[in-house]
Amino acid sequence: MKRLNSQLQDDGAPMELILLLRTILAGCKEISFRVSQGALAGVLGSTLSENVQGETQKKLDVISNQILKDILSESGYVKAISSEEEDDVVGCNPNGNYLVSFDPLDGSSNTDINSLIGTIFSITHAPQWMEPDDPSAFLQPGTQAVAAGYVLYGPSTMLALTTGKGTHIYTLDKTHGGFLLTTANIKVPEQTSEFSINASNQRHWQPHIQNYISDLLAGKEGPREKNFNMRWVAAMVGDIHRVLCRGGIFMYPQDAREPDKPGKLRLLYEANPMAFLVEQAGGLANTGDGRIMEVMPTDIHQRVPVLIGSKGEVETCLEYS
Ligand SMILES: O=P(O)(O)OC[C@H]1O[C@](O)(COP(=O)(O)O)[C@@H](O)[C@@H]1O
Ligand SMILES: [Mg+2]
Ligand SMILES: [Mg+2]
Repeated sequence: MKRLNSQLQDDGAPMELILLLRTILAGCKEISFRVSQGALAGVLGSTLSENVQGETQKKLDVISNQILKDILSESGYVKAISSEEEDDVVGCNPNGNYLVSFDPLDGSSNTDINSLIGTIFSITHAPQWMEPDDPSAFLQPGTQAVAAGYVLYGPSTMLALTTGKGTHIYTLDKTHGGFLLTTANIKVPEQTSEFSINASNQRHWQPHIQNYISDLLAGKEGPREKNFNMRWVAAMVGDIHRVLCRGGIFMYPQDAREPDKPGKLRLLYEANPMAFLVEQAGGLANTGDGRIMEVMPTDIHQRVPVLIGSKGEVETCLEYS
């Protein structure tokens, strides 16, 4: 089976980017090991602190963040990082050529039930003019990314990665420690009969989302004239992995609970990297009001509504607005 390095070279990735990706993945392998040790490694449960977004931090959130922060700061390739678990941008090497945004552990609420979790990341070039602790360089649309991916800590540890030449899926071979290519150029089926939304928020949705979901639920007897199935992993990384593997539409729409927060998911280190991966696999990624990757960020922890998945289904959903 083909190795990661070899696929990245075939896709024309520059050597420094390959080395940076390998650095991130070395951190993810360490996280994967800690996750697999679970209670034996004392990594389950919550800390006593909250992150900048007011969410209780799990021990694994903090450990994963520290692992990635340390390895990236010491690598020399990175000028600065932004992370879900860091209030502000963290300056690294003033001469580093890249910026990395990451969600060190996505699906935190799944940690204590031994369910799917992952790490999501996105990489852009670091501008020459940038001071290492200046957040403004992170405020670029997702179209500026040079690579994005996630590592899913599931029954097997898998990597989905794009450098803009398709999306490839790799599986961690724990016997020798390398990521091996298991699906090249994955394609999201254009049509689907599977949707993914947290239905407990239904009463807060906007009317057009209510109408769209109720037509899906009406199945064969409704206007769509076919039955739909529903899945919710409670970790975007798990839901998007399923969408990449067999299609579907994953939604976290804007709702009326907190008008100043348009949606739950974060643009820089959740929505944008997933949008890049899914678009490179032939799917669509929209806020309901335009392409996710074209949103101009105003804050490193900015939230956006997301509709991501099979092209035909995202288009149908957009027709309701
Ligand atoms: O509480 P809900 O509505 O199920 O939210 C689930 C969503 O929240 C998230 O867990 C947020 O990510 P974090 O665990 O990184 O905070 C998404 O991965 C997931 O899609
Ligand atoms: Mg997350
Ligand atoms: Mg997280």
